[in-house]
Amino acid sequence: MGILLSKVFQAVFGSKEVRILILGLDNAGKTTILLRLQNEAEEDIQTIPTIGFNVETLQYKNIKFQVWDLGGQTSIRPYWRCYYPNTDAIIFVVDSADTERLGIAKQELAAMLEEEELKDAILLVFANKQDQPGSLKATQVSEALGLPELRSRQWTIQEASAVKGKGLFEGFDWLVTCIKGGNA
Ligand SMILES: Nc1nc2c(ncn2[C@@H]2O[C@H](COP(=O)(O)OP(=O)(O)OP(=O)(O)O)[C@@H](O)[C@H]2O)c(=O)[nH]1
Ligand SMILES: [Mg+2]
Repeated sequence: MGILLSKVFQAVFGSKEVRILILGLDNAGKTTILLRLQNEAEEDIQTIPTIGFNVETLQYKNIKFQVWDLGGQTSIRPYWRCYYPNTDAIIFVVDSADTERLGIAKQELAAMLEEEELKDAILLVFANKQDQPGSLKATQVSEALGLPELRSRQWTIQEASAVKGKGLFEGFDWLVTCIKGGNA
């Protein structure tokens, strides 16, 4: 990158915090992902169901991410919308072994993506719990969520295992590429 371009880049992104929401059904692994991003070590991560939210600031590849992890229980989902304004990216987490609830996950995702406040947000889906026997692969989760039918949305899906620390930074690399490309 030339000096001028990098100055422009810094001016636009240097001090900007990228606002990310981690959403998905209860038990999908959202909080585990947030904690694993902070702590790459192999040690076990213990979570309890999130009532409300957790928020953390992470620095990755010179970009500051403000990451909001919201509770996914049915009774809490109506409050997700309170966090939508100014969101740059949504990370939607799916338990790839919870095949029975993929239909509900699809509905929740579709409803969210219809929201005007999220129309410019890019979408990273984590097909989480790949370590679980019987978990669906990314292409299967993608079909079940109807991702190929999405229009006017930059999206990708990434297989992950939050407990094993697999796939998470690959997902963030995609976010960084989109953000540096000026799409978020
Ligand atoms: N096997 C396996 N278990 C996981 C994985 N990620 C999370 N879990 C487990 O799934 C359970 C729920 O994880 P959480 O991170 O608390 O789920 P959540 O999406 O934050 O749930 P809510 O806060 O209720 O919305 C915990 O027992 C985690 O240890 C994974 O990749 N593989
Ligand atoms: Mg949680």
